[in-house]
Amino acid sequence: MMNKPIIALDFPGEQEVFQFLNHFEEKLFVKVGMELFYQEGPDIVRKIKDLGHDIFLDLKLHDIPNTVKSAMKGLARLGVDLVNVHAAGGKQMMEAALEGLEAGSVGKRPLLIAVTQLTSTTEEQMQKEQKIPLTLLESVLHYAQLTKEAGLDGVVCSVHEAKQIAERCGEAFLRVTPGIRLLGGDAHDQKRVATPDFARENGSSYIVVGRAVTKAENVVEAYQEVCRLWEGK
Ligand SMILES: O=c1ccn([C@@H]2O[C@H](COP(=O)(O)O)[C@@H](O)[C@H]2O)c(=O)[nH]1
Repeated sequence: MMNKPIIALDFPGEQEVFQFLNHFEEKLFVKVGMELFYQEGPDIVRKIKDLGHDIFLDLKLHDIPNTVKSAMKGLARLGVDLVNVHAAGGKQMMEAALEGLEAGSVGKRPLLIAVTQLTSTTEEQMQKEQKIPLTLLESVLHYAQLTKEAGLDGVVCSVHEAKQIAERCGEAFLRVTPGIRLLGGDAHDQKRVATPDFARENGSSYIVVGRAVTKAENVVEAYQEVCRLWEGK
C-alpha cells in the first residue's frame, strides 16, 4: 500500500489550519513547517495530534551538534512521526540529532530524515551560490550517502533524484519528495517539480504536497486527485 501524501499546512495560524482540516473526514498525514510552528508554537502540534493526524514536523534543523541534539530531544517529546535536519550540517550534527531524538522519545522514535538540496534550487544556482562543483544529482547523492552513514532513515530530495538514491542507499532508505504539482499547475518558487504519478513511477517513498491542495478551489477534490494519481488508480 502507498504511504499517504503528506499535506503541507503552510498557513499563517491555527484558525486557517482547522478550517482546512475540517473539510476532511479521514485522518491525514500533515506537515507543520516553519510558518505555522513559529507563529503558533508547539501547541499547534499537540492540537493536530489530538485530532488523530500523523505529523511531519519540518523545521530543518541546521546548527552545531550540541544545539541540534538538545533541540531534537525537545521535539521528540511532542510525539511527532517525522522530523528533519539539513544534511549540510554534517555527519556529526546528524548523529547528534539522532542521539537527541532517541533520548527524548517516549515510545516509538520519530523517523529522522535530512534535506539534501532544496527543491527550489537549480543546478546552476547550487554551483554558483553554494560553490559546489558537482552536478545537482551528484550533490544530492553525496548528501544521501552521508545521511545514511550517520544512521538516519532517509532524505528529502526531488522526485528526479529518488530512483538513484534508492539504488545507492537501498529501497528502505526513505525518499521524501516535495515539489509536487498537478499537471499544468503553477510551480511557484519550486524548480524541481513532478506530478504524483511521476513520483510513484520514479522512486518516491512519500510525496509532500502544499499549494496544489491547500490553495485549490475544492481542497477535498484536489486531495483526492493527488491520492488517485499517487496510488495509480
Ligand atoms: O526541499 C524542500 C524541502 C521542503 N519543502 C517544503 O515542502 C512544502 C512544499 O510546498 P508546495 O506548496 O507544495 O510547494 C513547503 O512546506 C516547503 O517548505 C520543499 O518544498 N522543498
